[in-house]
Amino acid sequence: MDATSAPHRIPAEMPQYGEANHIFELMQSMLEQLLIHQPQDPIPFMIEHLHRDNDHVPKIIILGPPASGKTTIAMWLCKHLNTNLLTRGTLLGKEFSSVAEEARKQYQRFKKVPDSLLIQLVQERLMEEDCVRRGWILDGIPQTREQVLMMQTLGLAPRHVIVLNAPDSVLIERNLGKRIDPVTREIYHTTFDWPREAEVQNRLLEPEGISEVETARKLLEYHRSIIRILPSYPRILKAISADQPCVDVFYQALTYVQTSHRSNAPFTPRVLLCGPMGSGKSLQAALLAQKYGLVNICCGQLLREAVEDQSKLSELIQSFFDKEMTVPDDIILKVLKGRLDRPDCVHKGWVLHGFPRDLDQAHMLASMGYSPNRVFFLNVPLDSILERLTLRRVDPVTGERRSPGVFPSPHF
Ligand SMILES: Nc1nc2c(ncn2[C@H]2C[C@H](O)[C@@H](COP(=O)(O)OP(=O)(O)OP(=O)(O)O)O2)c(=O)[nH]1
Ligand SMILES: Nc1ncnc2c1ncn2[C@@H]1O[C@H](COP(=O)(O)OP(=O)(O)O)[C@@H](O)[C@H]1O
Repeated sequence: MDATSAPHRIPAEMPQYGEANHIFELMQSMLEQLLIHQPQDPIPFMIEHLHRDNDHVPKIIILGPPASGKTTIAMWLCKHLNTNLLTRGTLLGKEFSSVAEEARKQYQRFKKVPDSLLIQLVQERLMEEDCVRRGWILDGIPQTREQVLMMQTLGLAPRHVIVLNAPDSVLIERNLGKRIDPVTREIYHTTFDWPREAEVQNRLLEPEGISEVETARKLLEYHRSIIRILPSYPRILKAISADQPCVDVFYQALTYVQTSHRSNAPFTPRVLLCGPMGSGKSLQAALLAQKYGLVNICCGQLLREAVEDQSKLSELIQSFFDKEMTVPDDIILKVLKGRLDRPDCVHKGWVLHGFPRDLDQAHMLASMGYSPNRVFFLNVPLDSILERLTLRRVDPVTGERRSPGVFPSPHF
């Protein structure tokens, strides 16, 4: 077969390099920004985007009905993640901004800020250095589908959206106890979250718009709009019940925003199964290989095949077998490298078991550039292992291992 028709051998380290350095995600994010902003000259835009490297900063939206705890949770998340909190109040109160000044005028005259003006304020704020560098949390924005569409058009995309929910009756009751510290702008509650310091207690103010009627009106407005907003965030949305202690809501929200979403990047599984003899490595490896189309590599089997194949190393390996000595690590690695570099392992991925058996071997495997992206340790009590190994039987023809009562091997 001439070289042009031979299968293209992608070096094993290439997909691993891409995975380790998130190349796919980097390119995907840059392409998204290019298509959204369509810069006159893409080259400096891409260079600036890559230098900015803010693909991993928090970009969070917290939505929910009044008194669900949006501001409380947003403030706690901001402190914990050291990021920026954006609320309607902070956006409208922005100084040295003609957009904010216009928005304040509109609010004073009509008690409402036009969607376009509010989203323009958001865009202006998100482009500031601190939001670019440390990310942001939007509290209660967007409030309408029109605002969502405007944000999407401007490329203002969150990475995580949290929607708090609780029964209206709970929220109406809860809002009555809301209090604000005029100095720190911290939110408190007369029953659920009362400050310890007397000085703070004495200066707390009852905010406007927390009466039963007012809260009921806002709830009606919220229920009307939220059902048109949520479909815009299908894969990055997490609903959390706000009818539980603040701290529980906070930790569920924190756990969610600290998880990264499943990447669209091509993924080649490189699975390592570790565990004592009889823990089921071979059986699980066969099941994984069958389910995910992986190459099943049992180190012991590989060495036996190397002997049968009359390879260069076969006599050397056979000599260790004959003396019932362990084969030296460097010989095992040579055999392993030859197998892991084959196109089927590079393209389909592999599940390896029986090696490494100790830290030195693990370091040697990594130093050769074979880093697994999933490692499982099969932990089985000693008595179960003894029972399995004593009952284990091996098929002399197929080499399959079976124990009475264990489901048929995946080959049937
Ligand atoms: N009850 C039970 N038996 C299992 C399970 N997995 C494997 N076995 C049985 C099948 C085998 O006869 C015996 C040992 O399984 P394996 O040969 O897959 O274990 P492993 O490859 O870890 O042993 P090795 O280190 O190669 O000697 O235990 C399991 O999940 N439950
Ligand atoms: N999970 C919760 N349990 C009890 N009280 C809460 C909870 N979350 C918030 N609160 C209290 O409810 C009131 C409204 O909270 P806030 O964060 O202002 O809600 P939102 O910003 O959604 O209107 C505050 O007094 C706050 O202390």
